[in-house]
Amino acid sequence: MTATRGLEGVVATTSAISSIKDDVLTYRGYSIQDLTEQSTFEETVYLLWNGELPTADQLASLKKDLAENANVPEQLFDSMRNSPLEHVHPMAVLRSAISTLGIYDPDAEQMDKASNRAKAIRIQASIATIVAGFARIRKGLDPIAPNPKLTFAANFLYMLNGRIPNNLESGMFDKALILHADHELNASTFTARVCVATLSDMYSGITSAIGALKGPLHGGANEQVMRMLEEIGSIEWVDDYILNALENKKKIMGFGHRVYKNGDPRARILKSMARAISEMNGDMHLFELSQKIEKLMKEKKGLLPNTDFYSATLYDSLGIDHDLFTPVFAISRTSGWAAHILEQYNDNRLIRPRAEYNGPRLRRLLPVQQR
Ligand SMILES: CC(=O)SCCNC(=O)CCNC(=O)[C@H](O)C(C)(C)COP(=O)(O)OP(=O)(O)OC[C@H]1O[C@@H](n2cnc3c(N)ncnc32)[C@H](O)[C@@H]1OP(=O)(O)O
Ligand SMILES: O=C([O-])CC(=O)C(=O)O
Repeated sequence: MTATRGLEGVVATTSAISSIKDDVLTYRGYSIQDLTEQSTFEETVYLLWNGELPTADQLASLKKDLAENANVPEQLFDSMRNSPLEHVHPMAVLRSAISTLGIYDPDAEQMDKASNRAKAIRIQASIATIVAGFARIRKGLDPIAPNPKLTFAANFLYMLNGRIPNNLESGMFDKALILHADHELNASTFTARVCVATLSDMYSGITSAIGALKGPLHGGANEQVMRMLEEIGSIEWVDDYILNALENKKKIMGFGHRVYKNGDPRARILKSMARAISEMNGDMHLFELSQKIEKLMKEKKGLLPNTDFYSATLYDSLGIDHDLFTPVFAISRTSGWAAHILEQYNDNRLIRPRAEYNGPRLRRLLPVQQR
């Protein structure tokens, strides 16, 4: 038995949900380029869960289900109010909130197809309300009730800011949600599948996935990118900062990828949206800073931006607090996690690999008095 570090290149399952081939990302066979140009997040959610794009009636029915499930138990907000607001990270709150949501679901332990589908809808609908609600609670404000007339993307921005976003803002956010929805067997999706392959419930699967997404080598990188942009501050400091970090063997957040070696196709779309919204806001500072870092990273390391790099500028331009960037990622990725969990249940086998033991060989045990 030989271990492969970080399971690089190991094919751990079959899946019909998303594919990365020749640097093209598809969901159920549709390219993300087409999905962002011609569909909405709700259509993408339907696609991920059902394998086909919805008809108008199917889409209306999903939207209705999402709207009807968007209110969360008030106890969730109460427990947020009682949390140590001065230091708690929103991803830690989200991790606990999804777990708590399961406590209030009388069908949490039901494992039939209809119950699991209902749970997917419930979690997908609630997660936006939870993130937006916490963002307001920590500022001493009351959560805003979801508006069933708005799209999923517009409703989140509305619950967050108390203002209905314009079409450009909600359209860009909708595309960002599509781009982050699924990504083959990334670390958090793998975590979710390992969890539910024990036949644990969907709340457990998504809670564990949130824990995996939180780390800075995965979804947590988008917040770290913003932190780096703030630390650099001015375009003239880019060279010093990046060269110094590379010399000290530090990872530059938002660059590199386990699978893409010629660039992440999502990053290209996010870059063009980051440029467009910066132009619209009349503030190119973060975008230009980011472009300079991109150029330098390519020159010095041959590394290209991943999805977390330009999403930072986009989210900042949409007025989203920096520590909410990863929770926003989780809102979108819930659709992919749920699709993978449903797929795993559908043809389940326990996921239990082996470890190549490299500790001491069999040793003679001495009683405590003789050690
Ligand atoms: C949504 C997502 O999860 S996208 C990824 C988000 N994460 C980040 O942006 C964090 C920064 N990037 C990284 O840490 C990595 O590129 C990862 C985690 C994404 C991929 O990691 P791996 O496939 O394991 O590559 P690994 O970390 O082994 O890197 C390979 C080499 O490239 C270097 N490298 C990779 N990424 C970076 C980076 N961002 N900055 C500097 N050097 C890097 C490594 O130092 C290593 O160099 P070495 O061979 O000289 O030691
Ligand atoms: O696939 C990965 O390893 C990480 C990633 O880009 C994602 O989860 O979107």
